[in-house]
Amino acid sequence: MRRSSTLMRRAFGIYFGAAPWAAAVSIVIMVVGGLTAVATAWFTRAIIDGLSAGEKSAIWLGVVGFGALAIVSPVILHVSQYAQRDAERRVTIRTQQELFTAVSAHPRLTELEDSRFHDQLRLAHEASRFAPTQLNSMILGIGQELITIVAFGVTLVRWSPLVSALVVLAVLPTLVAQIRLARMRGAMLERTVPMFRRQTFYAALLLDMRAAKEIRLFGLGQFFQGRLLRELRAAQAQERHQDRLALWVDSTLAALTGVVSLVALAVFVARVADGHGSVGDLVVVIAALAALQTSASSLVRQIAMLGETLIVFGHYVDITAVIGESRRAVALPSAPPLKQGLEFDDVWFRYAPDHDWVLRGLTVRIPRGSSLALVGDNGAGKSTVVKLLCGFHVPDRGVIRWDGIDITTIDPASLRARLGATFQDFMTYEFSAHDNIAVGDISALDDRARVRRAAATADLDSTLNALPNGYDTMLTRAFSDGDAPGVGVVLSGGQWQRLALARAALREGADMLILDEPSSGLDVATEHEINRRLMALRRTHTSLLISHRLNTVREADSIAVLSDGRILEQGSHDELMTSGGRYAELFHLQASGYDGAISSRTSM
Ligand SMILES: Nc1ncnc2c1ncn2[C@@H]1O[C@H](COP(=O)(O)OP(=O)(O)OP(=O)(O)O)[C@@H](O)[C@H]1O
Repeated sequence: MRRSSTLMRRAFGIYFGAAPWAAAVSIVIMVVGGLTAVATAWFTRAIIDGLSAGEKSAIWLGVVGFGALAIVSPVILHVSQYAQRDAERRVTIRTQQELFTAVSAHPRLTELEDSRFHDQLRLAHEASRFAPTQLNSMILGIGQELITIVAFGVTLVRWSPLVSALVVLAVLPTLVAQIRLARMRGAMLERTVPMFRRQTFYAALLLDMRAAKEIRLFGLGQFFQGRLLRELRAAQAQERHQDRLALWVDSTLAALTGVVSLVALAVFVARVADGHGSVGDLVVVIAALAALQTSASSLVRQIAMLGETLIVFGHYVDITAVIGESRRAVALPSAPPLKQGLEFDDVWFRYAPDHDWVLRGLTVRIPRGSSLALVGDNGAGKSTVVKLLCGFHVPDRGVIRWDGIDITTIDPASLRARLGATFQDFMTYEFSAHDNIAVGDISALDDRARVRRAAATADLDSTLNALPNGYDTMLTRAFSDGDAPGVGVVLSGGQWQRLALARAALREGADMLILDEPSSGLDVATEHEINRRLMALRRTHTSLLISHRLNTVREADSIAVLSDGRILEQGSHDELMTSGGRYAELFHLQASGYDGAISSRTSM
């Protein structure tokens, strides 16, 4: 009960905050709307009884009143619909802002990698679009129905308190059943969320340009479509089951209320036939019974829907609670400029308690101004090191120190602002070339010169300049920029990689440069050229470089081989080659590939 009232307060807070005038209008409409049916019945009675008794003033009162209602009611209806739609738009802006602020407020990736979080997020997203407005209309709708019920109830009670009580009591079983049905529906919504989420995933996949080639080459269209439909059918089966149950319960209870109304009507008609009351009174009683039945069932339905909507809205409130928490949280100190260096001290990490350890006591140091290259087999944990350094995950044991300060005790955003990074799975945004680079540091959004400098570092300036609209060319063919439709360009894999490097290079003042597989897609000449430029960049930065191409790491101040979650060996290229360990073995293996190719060519 307390949770429900908290949720209601929150919904009203959002609604009244976003659309105060619509809220005021809806309250007025609730009162007027609630009394309209009663007024109609009484004006009808005045006309009928006026005609029977030949009282002209009563007839005219009824006619004028009736006419006024006939004019005012539709106007009220239209004003109310306008107010409702406008409120929905304003509420949506507010809730979308809150929801995505909440999603970004999670400083780590842990929540985003949790499927339950995504299920909850989907429900929260749905609730964000309709729940506050709907909850408000439901409460007002309930208020309106109550006004109608009380107004007609008073009329009926004057005739027969017993029959009136019977009419009201007949609603109770429906109320109980509807509340239970609403709870079941709320639970069903939670159960079907993963199915609808997977269905949306397959739908997005079938429309995704990046997936389009494999889908066609491997003939996956029907296969994915089949999976999409399977999820949809499974979710719909649950909905159908719920709807059938509701149909059965609703029909039975509606029939029961109908019988009660029939009995009540028979009683009242018999009384008028016995001379107790006028024909006009009977008209009011018939209208009262009809309205009571309609209003009571609408009231019950709205109370039940209120429960269901509150369940869904609860997810929105839970997800957005993080905004309040982060506002209340004591602000962490900012990361200072790096003066001494970065250190991993006996760091242990696994992605979940039931997963294997990825890092098992990693200890490594990068003194300021130096470069560390991390090499190792696939899955050794190199990218995980980057994610921990960026504060996307927190070590289970051990400490990562930025100038001696545990990074979990500093503001993650301030730490990230001191890093320039290229991730192995970098993003390819469907934006212009300029914006694609500028997202690396939003402060460069209006600074073409800076963006071009960064592109030049990645040997990309002339390529981007030569595009149909230069840097303003859209790097996609799925969206146009409006002014120049059809000139979107798709970059090659290596060009995209250079663009990701430019994004990292944009942060000229970054204290540390992180390059995770920066050259895997580059051609040999470009790789050589970019290496030369990146080396110049690395000389002025502290840097962490990850690469499987050992020729790109040999110039690093120190090379560490990561194996089994810890450092197997570390030293300069020459030191490691001399010691003849894993690095030397890998280096010889790669070099022999080139030697083999060269010797087979020369022997041809
Ligand atoms: N988000 C994640 N959730 C669960 N496990 C993960 C996640 N990311 C990586 N892993 C696991 O952690 C291990 C290390 O992965 P990581 O990406 O750090 O390796 P890597 O050394 O960078 O590999 P590669 O050379 O192939 O890029 C792998 O076993 C991988 O399956």
